[in-house]
Amino acid sequence: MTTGEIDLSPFLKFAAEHVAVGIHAVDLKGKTILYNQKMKEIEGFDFEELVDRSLLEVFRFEQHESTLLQVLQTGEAVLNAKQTYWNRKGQQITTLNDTYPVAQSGQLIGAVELSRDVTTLEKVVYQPLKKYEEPITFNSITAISDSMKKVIATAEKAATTKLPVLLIGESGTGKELIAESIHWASSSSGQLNTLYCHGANEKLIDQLNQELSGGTIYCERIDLLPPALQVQLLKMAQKQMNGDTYFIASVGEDPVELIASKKLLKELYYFFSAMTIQLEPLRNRKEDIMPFIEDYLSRHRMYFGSRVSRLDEEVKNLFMAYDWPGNLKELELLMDETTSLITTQESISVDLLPQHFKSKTMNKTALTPEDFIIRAGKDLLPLDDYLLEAEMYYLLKAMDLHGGNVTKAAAALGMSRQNLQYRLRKIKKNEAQT
Ligand SMILES: Nc1ncnc2c1ncn2[C@@H]1O[C@H](COP(=O)(O)OP(=O)(O)OP(=O)(O)O)[C@@H](O)[C@H]1O
Repeated sequence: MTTGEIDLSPFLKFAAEHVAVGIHAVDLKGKTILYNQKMKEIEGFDFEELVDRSLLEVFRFEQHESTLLQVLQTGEAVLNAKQTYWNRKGQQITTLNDTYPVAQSGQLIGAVELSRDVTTLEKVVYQPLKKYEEPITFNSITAISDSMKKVIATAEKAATTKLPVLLIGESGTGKELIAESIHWASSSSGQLNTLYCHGANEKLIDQLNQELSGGTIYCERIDLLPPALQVQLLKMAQKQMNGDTYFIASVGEDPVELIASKKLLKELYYFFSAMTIQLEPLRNRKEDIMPFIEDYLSRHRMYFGSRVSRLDEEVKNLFMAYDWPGNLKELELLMDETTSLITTQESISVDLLPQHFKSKTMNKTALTPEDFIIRAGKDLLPLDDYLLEAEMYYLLKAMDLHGGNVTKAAAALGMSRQNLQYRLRKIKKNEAQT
């Protein structure tokens, strides 16, 4: 593109790489032609994983390329679509997406998705357990499993000692709830401030440093702070410790590994780890699932006057068999989605579950997108086998996305109905042989 004498392409390229909005553009065939730095950050990809674009396409298809595909098919923009998902690094991300068709000389040539990361804002706004501004206490937390009971017992102890606490656990395991409960159970006077490290900057930490006067500060996911900001936070924490401020922090993985991979400053870890509390992922304490759902449904009856009080046996079995990578937060969001369709039902049946959950749990394809990433230490497959597996995965996903409709899936894949049917038959034959 030019304006007068100047070629604008380098400027546009620079702007696309530095803008604070994730950009993903595809051509008419759905092939990625632009995927900027911010989109990589949002979706949690590392550079090595992006070297081979065709691999990336398999992922994008799995995640939310469906909006791009939808726009390609309808030619209509989809605006302000909110999406909460767990990215490649297991971090919970909420984005607001605008997806537009792109035309040239009246002809559709592709689609572009613009993603705004609103994770932090969403965290502040979405607090389902809070009733009329009431504080969250240990009583609001579901803890039937031995491991959660231990967490609560240690957290109660921490509250009495007021020593800095480090909470360790995957996204959605309940670290923030524990931090807030510790605050209210402790003798900490003043309010609870939360520093959401995802998206924090130097100015914010500075501002916090100046405004803090006692109270508790919960630094959520210090492992997401860039190294220079970790140094700044440590200095601030050391200074404030002499005052009356109580410090709690959280990390998303084993801190020893985070230190080894240089994602966590050793000194910052030492500062917070006077007491450490590890929250198990939900897949290791499935006995907490049903009590959580009972609490959830009783809140639903109370707030919305519904009659719903249980899950059908089939739904219960699906919930107990699923791994919940987003932990209780994922379960809670699924319950929000499911119960939004409830009218007079007393029990939640499979047909009330959203399609994305059904395709993940019911028509489980043998492979997950991760299987297509080439990683150090993982044996390489012969190319033919790899391509066959990738094709099988891609075609079955296309069928899922189009609700099992061969004609629609074939159109989206740019092939004839007969060709797709032939390939699906081949997959079935292969599956039967293995
Ligand atoms: N044990 C629990 N009892 C009741 N609700 C829970 C429990 N654990 C999680 N939740 C629900 O899941 C949501 C997410 O929990 P929380 O924000 O504490 O997770 P987190 O571990 O801090 O996640 P992140 O690392 O992404 O910040 C909470 O808003 C709460 O509604």
